[in-house]
Amino acid sequence: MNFIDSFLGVFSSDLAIDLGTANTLVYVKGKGIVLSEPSVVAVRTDNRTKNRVLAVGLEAKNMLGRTPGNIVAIRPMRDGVIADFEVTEAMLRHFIHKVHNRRTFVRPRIIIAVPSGITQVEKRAVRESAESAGAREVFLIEEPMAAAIGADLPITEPTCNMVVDIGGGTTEVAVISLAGIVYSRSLRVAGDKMDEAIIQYVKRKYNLLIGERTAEIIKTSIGNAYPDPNKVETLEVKGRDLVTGIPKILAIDSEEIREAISEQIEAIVETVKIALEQTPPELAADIVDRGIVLTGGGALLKNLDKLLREESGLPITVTEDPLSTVALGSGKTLDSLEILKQVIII
Ligand SMILES: Nc1ncnc2c1ncn2[C@@H]1O[C@H](COP(=O)(O)OP(=O)(O)OP(=O)(O)O)[C@@H](O)[C@H]1O
Repeated sequence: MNFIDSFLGVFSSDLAIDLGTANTLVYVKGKGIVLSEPSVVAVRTDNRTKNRVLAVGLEAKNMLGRTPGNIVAIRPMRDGVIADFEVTEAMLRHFIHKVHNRRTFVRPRIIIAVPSGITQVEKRAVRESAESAGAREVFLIEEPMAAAIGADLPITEPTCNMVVDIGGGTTEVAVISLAGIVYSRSLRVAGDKMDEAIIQYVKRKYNLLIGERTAEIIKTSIGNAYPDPNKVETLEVKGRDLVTGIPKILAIDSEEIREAISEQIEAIVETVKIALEQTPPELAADIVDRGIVLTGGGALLKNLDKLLREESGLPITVTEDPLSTVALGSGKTLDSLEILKQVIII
């Protein structure tokens, strides 16, 4: 790279980050989404060395539940917010350096998507962790607003858009009109709680202990929100028998998994119904015409759109790439100062 390229690089270094409970995505201005990795960090916790980071992202996720005593694989974000400040900062620093090819002199301006229900203290934690990780300036955008922009909804028009974003830690339901959030509700029930419910179900019913990773695989492969009598799927699950202590394999079917996660699904449906009840009548009329946009990794749960359609009687659309919609929307605001000014939060 010549001097002019690297000089220009400094000025095109602005980033948008979807700092998610499950996944972190980074959008570089002018390039699009360049990084998508699990929000996991593996740390060595010797007494001599202070928490040394061993791996970040996919490499660290593969270590979850498989580490020896002195190494822990940590998910520093819980329920959509920072649970471990130091590790979140290390993770952000790693991702920022990675997308900038480790040019440490680059101090980007960063826009970060956060859940709509977060407190001032939580906002400050996000801001400070990005600043300590090398950001020159940090802007925050609410996840449902970013999702609406990412889904190409006409957010600046006086018409109503309803977005439901189901992530790892939070489900965000928001009603958007004239570039503002008219109503929002953030529920701390989403993909992670479904995984936990699967672990508990398998333990209770079969005395089999399975890990977080296995539970997620079960959910994404045979999990569903609405019965499909013609298509009951089965999966072989490996875990440890709690009675004998010996590893065991058993077959589990999609009906059982729907039952296991039913409480979480009900909570999500209920939150959507409450949002519909609370929406002012003129805007509710728009929702009848335009329907609800579903996004976030949870939108990929089989037949969730079908269930919501039945429960609400409204048209339901799933965005093109639900896992990237928030990052894409946050990134688009970098390209338009006009939109950026309207949607950033303090
Ligand atoms: N095919 C699928 N079926 C069901 N769930 C899925 C599927 N694919 C991914 N998920 C779930 O989606 C969640 C991750 O979604 P996403 O990346 O949008 O969340 P996030 O942005 O990291 O979380 P948050 O918004 O809560 O901070 C995980 O719980 C994951 O298990």
